[in-house]
Amino acid sequence: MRLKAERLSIERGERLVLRGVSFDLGPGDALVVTGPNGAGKSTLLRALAYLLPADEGRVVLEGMPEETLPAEHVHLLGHADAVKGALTALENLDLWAGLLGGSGSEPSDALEAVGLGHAGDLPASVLSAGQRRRLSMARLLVARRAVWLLDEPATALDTDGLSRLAHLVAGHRSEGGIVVAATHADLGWPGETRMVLGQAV
Ligand SMILES: Nc1ncnc2c1ncn2[C@@H]1O[C@H](COP(=O)(O)OP(=O)(O)OP(=O)(O)O)[C@@H](O)[C@H]1O
Repeated sequence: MRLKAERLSIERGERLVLRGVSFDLGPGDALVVTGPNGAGKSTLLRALAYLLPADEGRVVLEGMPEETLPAEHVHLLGHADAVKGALTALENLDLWAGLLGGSGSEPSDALEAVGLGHAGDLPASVLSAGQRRRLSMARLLVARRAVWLLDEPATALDTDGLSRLAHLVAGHRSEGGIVVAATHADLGWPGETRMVLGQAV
């Protein structure tokens, strides 16, 4: 499997946000994208998730079964955590597993992995910001997907949460997965490649 950006250029609001961005990632690779506010980090992740068309260049995901769509192999964890407050933590994971195709960990095991084993039956609306973030992380586990696109994954996480995130990322990479993270934090993942996007407006 390879995830490639080929001379990707994207305009937003009549401003060229990404200009000729290229990279080529293989199994186990992690790319950490930094840059000032407005530099285009989230824009890049949305393009890699096939949610935003490129004005020039293209995103290529190679090595997946021909009968599948590239977007089916991608997880995008964005700023909006997509947690349904009226559902319990476990019900949220059941919902995501159903929507995203399942074939991953049991929801209860995924909650344990993110340190929320005690909170499965709580309505998500009462979870703290960091707990909601952890619940979003558990989504990565209940539906297995080869490419993880993580937008500001460190937001609201405490030291334990950051260490669990690093553990999940390391496990995914060791199984041949690819991770692209946009962040202002120093994630310190071993062997990460860093890319700095341009100037903000
Ligand atoms: N839907 C949109 N319409 C017009 N402009 C947009 C739209 N979405 C984003 N932009 C602009 O694109 C630029 C890049 O935004 P983006 O969210 O990718 O930046 P970022 O690097 O992720 O920033 P931050 O560090 O603040 O999260 C910004 O100038 C933003 O205002």
